[in-house]
Amino acid sequence: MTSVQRVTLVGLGAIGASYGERLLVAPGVDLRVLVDEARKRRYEKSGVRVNGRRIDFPLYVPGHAVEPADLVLFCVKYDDLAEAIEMVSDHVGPNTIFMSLLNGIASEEDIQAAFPENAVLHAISVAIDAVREGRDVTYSNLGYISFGDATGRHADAVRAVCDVFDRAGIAYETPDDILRAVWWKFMINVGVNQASAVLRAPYGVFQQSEDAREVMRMAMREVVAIAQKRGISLREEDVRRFDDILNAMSPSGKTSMLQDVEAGRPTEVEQFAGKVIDLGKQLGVPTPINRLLYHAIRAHTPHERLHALVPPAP
Ligand SMILES: NC(=O)C1=CN([C@@H]2O[C@H](COP(=O)(O)OP(=O)(O)OC[C@H]3O[C@@H](n4cnc5c(N)ncnc54)[C@H](OP(=O)(O)O)[C@@H]3O)[C@@H](O)[C@H]2O)C=CC1
Ligand SMILES: CC(C)(CO)C(=O)C(=O)O
Repeated sequence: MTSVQRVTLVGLGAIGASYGERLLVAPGVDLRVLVDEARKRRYEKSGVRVNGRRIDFPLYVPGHAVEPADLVLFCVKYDDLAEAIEMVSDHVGPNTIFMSLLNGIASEEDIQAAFPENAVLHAISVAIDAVREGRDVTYSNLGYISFGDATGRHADAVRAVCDVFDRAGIAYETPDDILRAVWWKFMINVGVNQASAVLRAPYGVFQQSEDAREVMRMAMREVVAIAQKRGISLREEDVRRFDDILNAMSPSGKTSMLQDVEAGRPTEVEQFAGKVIDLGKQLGVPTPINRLLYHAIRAHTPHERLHALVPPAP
């Protein structure tokens, strides 16, 4: 079996630092966190903390000769993925396995297009409640990673990743139908991330308020309708299945999209409502709820508001 020793992680944010902390101390793992020069300087100056403890992640910049990674883990936001893919090429060999923990349904395709010969596993992270403020990441629940091979060609890569996650103490599952799992997570993000951003609501609000949960579910149901047209077997029970996960989240925890809105960062709305609207048009599924959320979320995002207000230069 292929064994994962060298792991290159790109994106030391809420997700990356949380899982990175585990990988850093895993027996037999050589973790390399890939950053550009400017980030390296910033991170060395500020330090990176996980649950209040400073962690000295080994920072690598592109352009240095390194042994190829056995596993590349992408943990950036979707808007930064293209740059991250470009940066990582020095760390890639013919046997490098890729995994993306990004939300949405597009990242694996982008990675596979850039590295057509490599194994790209599909993955989602479920029930993690990581929050990042500056370079401080906190979580109370690391949740689990659900991953698998959608091509039927990389069973060995799946086994190798199970083994490294066992060594790192990262909980995981390998469902039979990973694409269904990815769409289930997409449905969740379209619901809770977007509703939380518009309502400015941490998980506690959704735990208490049936109205907040209904906003979330209305958006999710449009994903169910689209998934069914695409032959992905999502159903109303899948919408309800999220309740148990939601109830176990820290009440003060926040979705990644609410964190972005509060920090004034761009959001992943194009990957959530934007995708739902496009797919709805292609498949003849009405998506009024996501259309509303799309515009409401974009109205929060400073750089997009600015573009609308500042007239183009003559
Ligand atoms: N937070 C959560 O609970 C969950 C998030 N997700 C998904 O995981 C993905 C990551 O989210 P999250 O961790 O919250 O995001 P964050 O914004 O916290 O982290 C992303 C990190 O990527 C870094 N980055 C961006 N571009 C580069 C680059 N070119 N090279 C190196 N580092 C780079 C950023 O650095 P810098 O800060 O220096 O700009 C940032 O710290 C998203 O798709 C999100 O939807 C999935 C499940 C749960
Ligand atoms: C499911 C949820 C809401 C937390 O893991 C998430 O994926 C996010 O915050 O982006």
